[in-house]
Amino acid sequence: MARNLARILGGCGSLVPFMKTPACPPRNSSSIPPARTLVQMLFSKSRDFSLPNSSWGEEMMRLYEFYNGQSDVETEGEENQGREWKRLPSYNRSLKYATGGVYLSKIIQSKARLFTRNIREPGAAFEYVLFINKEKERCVCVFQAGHLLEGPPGHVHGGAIATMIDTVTGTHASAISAPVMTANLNIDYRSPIPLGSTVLIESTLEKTEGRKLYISCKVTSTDGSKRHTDATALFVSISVAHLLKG
Ligand SMILES: CCCCCCCCCC(=O)SCCNC(=O)CCNC(=O)[C@H](O)C(C)(C)COP(=O)(O)OP(=O)(O)OC[C@H]1O[C@@H](n2cnc3c(N)ncnc32)[C@H](O)[C@@H]1OP(=O)(O)O
Repeated sequence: MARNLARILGGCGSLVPFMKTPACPPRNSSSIPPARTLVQMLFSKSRDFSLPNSSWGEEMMRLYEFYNGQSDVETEGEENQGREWKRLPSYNRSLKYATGGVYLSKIIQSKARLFTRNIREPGAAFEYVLFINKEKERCVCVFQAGHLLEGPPGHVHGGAIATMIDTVTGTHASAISAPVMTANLNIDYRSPIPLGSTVLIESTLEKTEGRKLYISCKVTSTDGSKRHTDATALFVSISVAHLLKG
């Protein structure tokens, strides 16, 4: 481990051919982070964005507590309690959590961050938490849409809705068969989503055929009375080599 860290911190020259953006800043005094920042970067626990923050409204909190109350808590080395649902933690760089990924994520596109988790102001954009029920082949996401996601005045941008549908169905497909990529996404926008509101995004695995996973998805008001969006998605399982081909 120490040798790997030393390579990452000290020997960046040898890694340059594999990088699309530089992992190491140029060596001048103003760009070298202070020792405390380096220690924080290497050893601090990453933020789990699926946990509540002060921006979450009453409805977001109520639904989080509802599903979390029926969920297993992930505890290292301990068996789960056999509950139906499981909350899926969410970080701003999933590569870090793949085997060996913590080093790879410093080397490959080190500045890259997950699209939905890269806005610092809590509540400004995508606030969401995902729960999976593997037995029922379902995922449910509680999503609160922030003010930076405006499309039509006062309502959520269609691209932001597509992003959330891709994220929920993609996370669902990844939980079944990682790694995957979206091959096809079809969306019917049925009624606009008010900015600032909380909605439910539910996905269901319809079928698998070889490397293909077919998933359907709907976005509704939290009481289920209003259908905002319907979608279907096709994911294809890929090899890690496919990602490196670019
Ligand atoms: C844990 C963190 C989770 C975070 C969630 C975020 C999720 C975000 C997911 C994404 O947004 S991924 C980014 C958007 N997607 C892409 O950029 C994918 C670009 N396309 C590709 O890389 C390739 O076309 C793809 C991997 C989808 C398929 O290429 P392959 O060479 O691996 O497969 P191939 O072309 O041999 O097709 C395999 C099967 O899928 C079928 N297929 C492929 N593309 C299709 C398509 N577009 N429509 C229908 N079927 C399709 C294809 O016909 C074939 O069917 P059969 O096995 O029955 O012969």
